Amino acid sequence: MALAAGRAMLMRSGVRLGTQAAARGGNGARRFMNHRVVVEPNTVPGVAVIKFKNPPVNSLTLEFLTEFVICLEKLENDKTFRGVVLTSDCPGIFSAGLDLREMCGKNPAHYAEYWRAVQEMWLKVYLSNLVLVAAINGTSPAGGCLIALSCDYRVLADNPRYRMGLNETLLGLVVPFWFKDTLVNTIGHRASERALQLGLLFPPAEALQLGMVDQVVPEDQVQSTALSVMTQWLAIPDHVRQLTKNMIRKATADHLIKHQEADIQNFINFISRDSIQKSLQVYLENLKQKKH
Ligand SMILES: CCCCCCCCCCCC/C=C/CC(=O)SCCNC(=O)CCNC(=O)[C@H](O)C(C)(C)COP(=O)(O)OP(=O)(O)OC[C@H]1O[C@@H](n2cnc3c(N)ncnc32)[C@H](O)[C@@H]1OP(=O)(O)O
Repeated sequence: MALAAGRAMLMRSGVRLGTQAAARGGNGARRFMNHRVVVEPNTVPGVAVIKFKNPPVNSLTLEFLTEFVICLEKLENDKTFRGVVLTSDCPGIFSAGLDLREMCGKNPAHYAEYWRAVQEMWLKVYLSNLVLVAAINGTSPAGGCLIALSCDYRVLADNPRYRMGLNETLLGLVVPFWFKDTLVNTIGHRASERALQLGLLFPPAEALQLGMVDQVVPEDQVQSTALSVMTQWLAIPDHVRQLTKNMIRKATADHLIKHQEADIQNFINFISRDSIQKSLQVYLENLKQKKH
């Protein structure tokens, strides 16, 4: 998505870009702040840390997706940056996935706009020229898991309360083919068959065993481990690494690009069904009631 289109989407969504601020931290480093995504240059040269900050659960609202894509584009266009660590500012939650309220009780035009934003976010992350390392410091179901799976490397906090996986079937949803492709590319066909049909959410030890994450480390070492892994990836010259990444990922991304409009139409038709709307409402209601 072009930056201009993203800005237009932000405006349509009622987000004022004027609220974005560039400040200088104690070490003189720039620190970009949006509402929902905070970008901090880190101590490792050429590396930024993106923190998701969309409380309470970092759900992927239209505004969040737009800010996230704009942040990534800015970092890609700024040649001082070669790598980004993605992590969360919300304690215990990396991301709760797609925002269910964006898919419930809205009109087809909204569903189309929302789904395009989800697609564009995935394409941006999956094909990024930057090295992306996910520092997964919390639970990451569905869309949250997709973001992590689309990075080049995943470090997960060793906390048995944190779960990770594509649980769409538990919500009465069919997993989109490109979510499925991303998982199959990571953990293989057989493991994906079981994980996707049963909507399994895995604790850290199982996620590691399946290859869904590359490392599980104590919670207070997630970000530092991600940064030290980054150093290893940045030892490879950018152009050869980027060409290699593209060679491996292009076919998967092209599959969506080729069918992007049909995928949007399928999403609208599917999500607009009364039965699907009902299951989403029940799911949201259950989330609310679990507190009482
Ligand atoms: C046959 C033809 C085929 C055609 C195919 C077409 C393709 C169609 C595809 C459709 C697929 C769409 C894909 C969807 C992928 C997704 O990402 S769906 C989202 C999945 N996410 C979840 O299931 C997570 C749900 N949330 C939780 O489990 C918990 O909230 C949590 C573990 C993340 C955190 O728990 P806790 O800390 O206890 O907080 P809560 O009290 O539960 O939540 C606080 C607050 O946030 C609200 N909330 C939580 N998650 C979401 C969310 N994803 N979206 C929106 N809102 C969310 C929750 O309701 C609470 O709100 P209130 O404070 O009560 O108002």
